[in-house]
Amino acid sequence: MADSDLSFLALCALLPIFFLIFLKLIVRPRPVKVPIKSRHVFITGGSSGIGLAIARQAATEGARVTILARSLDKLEEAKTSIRLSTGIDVAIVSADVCDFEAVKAAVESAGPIDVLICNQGVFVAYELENQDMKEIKGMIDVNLIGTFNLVKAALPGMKNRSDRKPVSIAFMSSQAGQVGIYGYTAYSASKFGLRGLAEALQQEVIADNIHVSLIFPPDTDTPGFAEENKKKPQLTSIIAGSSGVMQSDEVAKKALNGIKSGSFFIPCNFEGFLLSLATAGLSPQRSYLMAFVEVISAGILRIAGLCFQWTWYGSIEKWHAQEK
Ligand SMILES: NC(=O)C1=CN([C@@H]2O[C@H](COP(=O)(O)OP(=O)(O)OC[C@H]3O[C@@H](n4cnc5c(N)ncnc54)[C@H](OP(=O)(O)O)[C@@H]3O)[C@@H](O)[C@H]2O)C=CC1
Ligand SMILES: CCCCCCCCCCCCCCCC(=O)[C@@H](N)CO
Repeated sequence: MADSDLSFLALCALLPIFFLIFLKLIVRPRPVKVPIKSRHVFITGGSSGIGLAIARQAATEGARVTILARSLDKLEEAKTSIRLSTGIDVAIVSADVCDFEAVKAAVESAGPIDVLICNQGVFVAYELENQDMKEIKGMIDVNLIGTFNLVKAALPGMKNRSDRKPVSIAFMSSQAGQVGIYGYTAYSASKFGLRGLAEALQQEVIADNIHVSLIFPPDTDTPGFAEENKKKPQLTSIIAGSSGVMQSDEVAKKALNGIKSGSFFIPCNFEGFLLSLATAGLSPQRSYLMAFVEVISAGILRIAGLCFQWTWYGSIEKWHAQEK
């Protein structure tokens, strides 16, 4: 083989290595670990579904756990169920996230928070035309404004903590917060809103060693999901079906592992991983390996995304043809 061929091959092998080194030097924020053992994890919507599963998992991993929701009965029930399955007691606090004063009092009574998980959420899938403004505002209020209330209430205490160890604020989004889905105009808007909040907030709190995460589950088998399924447009189920259904325990494990490793994006299944790569945009990325995968896969994932839209619009056309 000619010398020029050899040096060409060597260059091909070295280029990715140089690129990896370059990414390792520039990715920001820097990688971080957020331990949860013996720390205070505060989970909203912790009395049901995904929040309850996260509370149980965090308690099992040795965290001090507080759960917040409105219904005291459901909170008591959740506390008993966690005690029965783990032998551990969690603290409960009742408040409506839409009421700032109530949230502030709840956060103060719970004591300094190391990991805030804003998981409360409501979802009713309907076409915008068939959804009244009360229901639309309800979703924006609980999912988005409620989350602002939580962060506003908890941030001063988190910033003024006595130790300077890494702490975390995590937001429960949804795959419907990464791509708009038929039937989710209000819900997707509320969850896309969380992404803007998270990206901007991370820049504001990085100097305080506070690390922000966004969790993106697919459909998950929970009491809320069972309720949603009673009256969901068929097309919503068909399109969301592209990503399958997970169990809340699996989502809880992914969520906590993501929080502990300081990931900004936390996908929960393989489709979610692809979706996170495809929607990386200008999101912060701490892992140079993930940054590498994002760059390398960008073009092909755009093609995959266009194929998904092709099948979704195909289903929509077919559905309308049948309606006629
Ligand atoms: N299940 C799914 O398919 C998916 C869910 N998600 C998201 O995960 C989160 C949890 O969902 P899931 O476990 O299914 O929900 P559930 O309906 O099973 O539980 C919702 C929890 O939020 C609490 N909550 C609701 N409204 C308020 C409020 N105004 N103030 C305080 N707490 C409130 C509820 O308690 P109470 O009613 O007593 O207040 C309950 O603890 C949501 O943010 C949802 O959008 C994301 C992707 C998929
Ligand atoms: C380029 C690669 C693309 C990869 C596949 C994309 C699949 C997208 C499916 C979106 C599913 C949305 C589920 C919402 C769940 C939810 O939040 C409701 N159950 C309400 O709670």
